[in-house]
Order: sequence, then C-alpha cells, then structure tokens
Amino acid sequence: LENGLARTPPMGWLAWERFRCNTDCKNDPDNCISDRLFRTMADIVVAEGYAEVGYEYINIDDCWLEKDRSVSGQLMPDRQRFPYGMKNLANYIHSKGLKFGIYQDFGNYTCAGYPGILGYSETDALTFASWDVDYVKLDGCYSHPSEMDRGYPEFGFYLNQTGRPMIYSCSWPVYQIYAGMQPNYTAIRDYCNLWRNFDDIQDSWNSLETIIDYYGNNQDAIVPNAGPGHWNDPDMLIIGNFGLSYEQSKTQMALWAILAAPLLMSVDLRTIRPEYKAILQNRKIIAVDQDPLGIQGRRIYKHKGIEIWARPITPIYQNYYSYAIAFVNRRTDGTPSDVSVTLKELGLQYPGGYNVEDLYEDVNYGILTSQTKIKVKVNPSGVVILRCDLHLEDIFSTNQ
Ligand SMILES: OC[C@@H]1[C@H](O)[C@H](O)[C@@H](O)CN1C(=S)Nc1ccc(F)cc1
Repeated sequence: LENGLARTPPMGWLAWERFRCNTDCKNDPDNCISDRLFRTMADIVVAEGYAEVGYEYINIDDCWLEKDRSVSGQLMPDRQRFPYGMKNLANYIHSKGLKFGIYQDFGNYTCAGYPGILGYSETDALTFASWDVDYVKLDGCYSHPSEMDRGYPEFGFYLNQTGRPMIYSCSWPVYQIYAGMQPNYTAIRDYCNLWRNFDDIQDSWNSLETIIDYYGNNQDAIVPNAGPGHWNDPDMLIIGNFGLSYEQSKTQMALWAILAAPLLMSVDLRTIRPEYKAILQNRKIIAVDQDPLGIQGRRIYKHKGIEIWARPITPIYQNYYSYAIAFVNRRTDGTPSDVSVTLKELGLQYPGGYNVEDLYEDVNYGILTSQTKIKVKVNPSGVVILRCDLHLEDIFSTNQ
C-alpha cells in the first residue's frame, strides 16, 4: 500500500502469541490483556534498548473490547481492563516516542468472539483515528472469504479517509487460502502494508518449521509481492518464550531477516533471558531485515537437512548485489554439520570480491573472491548467517 508507511518491515511488540486472550485481571493482573500490560511493555522497549535498535510499534491484538458496542454503535475497550480508554493509552505510548497498534476483524466477530467491524467499517476507522492509532491489524474470522476482496479495500479506504496515517495489516490472503481460493496478490499489495499468508505461529520449533517450509516451498508466488510499503508477514517473533531453544531462536531471527519480515516480538520483556534479548537486539541482523532495497530472500538450496537462503541487499554496484546468506541445519542428529561452498556456487560473482562477516559470531572472513570456498559449521536446528558485501573500496577510495 503506497501510504508512505512501512518503507521497511514494521518492528515492534505484539501481545498475541505470548499473552493470548487472558482477560482474567482479577486472578492474573500481571499477564491479562490490559492498559497496564502495554504501558509496561512500552516502558521496557524504551528503557532496555529495543527502541534504540528499531522496535517502534506497541500493538494490541484480540480481546481488548467490551462484548457490546456503545448505544451509538462505537467500539468500546473493556472498561475494567482499559479504564483510561485507548486515546489515553495511545498518548502514553506516543509520549515514550513509540507508536500504537490495535486489532479488529473483518467479520461479525473477532476470532475470540468480540464485536467485529462488519457493518461499521467507516465508524470504526473514524474511532481508531480519534484514538490516535498508528497501526491496524484486520483479522478475518467470522466472515466469508469471498467478501474480502471488497471488505479489505473498503476498510482501507475508510482508514485513508480519516487523514491519519495508519499501517494496515491484513489477514486477507490466509483466510482465502483456507477457503481454497487463490488470493489476488496484486490487489492485496496495493491495499495493504503487510499481510498474513499462512498459519498462526505457536510457541514451538515445529510451528516455526512449518512456516519456514511454507515460505520456502511457495516462494515463487510469494517473494515478488514484497517491497517497500508492502510485505509478507510470516507472523510474530517467539524468541524468548518457552518453545524455542537458543539455536532455534537464532534461526528464527536470521530467517525473518532473510524474508524481509516484520519483526513483531511477542514475548514477556519483563522476564526474557539476556541471551534471547541479545538475539532480538542484534543490530547486524536487524540491518538485513531493514535493508532499504526491500527485496525478500529465497531458499536457494535444500538437501539432506541443509538449507541455504539468500537475500539481495545493499550495497549494489552496476548489476551486482550484496547478499545475506543463511545456512540452516534442519537435522537433529546431534552434531554440527559442515557446509562448504564457494560464493560462486551461491551465485555471487562480483569480480572485485566480497567482504564476508558472520552476523552472530565475531568472525570476519575478510575479502573473499567468488572462487574461495567458505566452510561453516551449523548446529542442529541452528543457523549461520553471513553478510557478503561487494568489496568496493578500491573503486571509491579517494586516495587513488
Ligand atoms: O484471536 C486472534 C488470533 C490472532 O490475532 C492471530 O494472529 C490471528 O491469526 C487470529 N487469531 C486466532 S487465535 N485465530 C484462530 C486460530 C485458530 C482457530 F481455530 C480459530 C481462530
């Protein structure tokens, strides 16, 4: 969607995967979906270095609402859990230098059964603008997917009509795929800033593997639709929760960067272990995800449990790209796998050579020609991610 927003994939924090639809603030006040939860996360995002490396959006998901609209048909936040209202919460988040996201559903109800927007698209868009919302996720439960080709553009029109810039996240394609339909990606990328293509992520390596396989197996249909302002959304980062090992967490962060994916953390920032926080705050990998070219990467090799993924990135020169290269070991037979390959075999042919560095370990391979063999050891369910920048110094150095 060309609304000037999401020129790089959005970065922030989204409640759903970690906090779900916990509305029991009486017995579980620290973890229920409430005003306090989002203020607390906003505070930590700023205080603990997440904002500094690019995390910007604090997003509410399902279960924020009263079960009924007001007498005048307005959406209302749950009055116990959001006692100060959404405009006040947005104001607080803005006061921290962050942006505020909210959730709704093109349907009679949200997935958790709260009021949906059907019949109230214009009203609800105006409500969100009046609350100073900066990002809207529109889910697709309780509606007919055949209605979505009209309903999603219509809501986007009303968002735009408010005059307030808001990132528009759509679940449009995934519900059509579930219904056996072929999504119209030309329309989806024109009307949405990002969109979900596949299943919800759950807190497990198995869930992450199914998403990785989906994006690898369907890349010819998916990759071309990504670019500044319009992104594929493989769903939230689950790094720091309960289901992923340290190696698997590094794999998700590396592959989301290759996929030019939104980086929406869904984790309890109050208790996250330092080694997982370090993965989420890895500036070198975030720079790959946020590369200005906005070209989504692909799986270029898959054999006997070893996968190689490559994303074209800056700097570019003539018709040569630099690349981020991720080596993934899908095997679990205990011992690290040795992978050795030349840059040429990976398709990197710039005659001037490449500056190669590991983005997790403090290893710099120096300047390699495309004929040089690179040898990496990849841990089971782990990853090695390298940045291969065109070696351009000689051309542009001033002391020639
Ligand atoms: O209720 C909201 C929740 C999250 O927003 C996810 O990101 C959305 O993809 C939808 N969603 C859920 S749990 N959807 C859903 C998932 C499985 C199911 F059987 C019925 C509904």
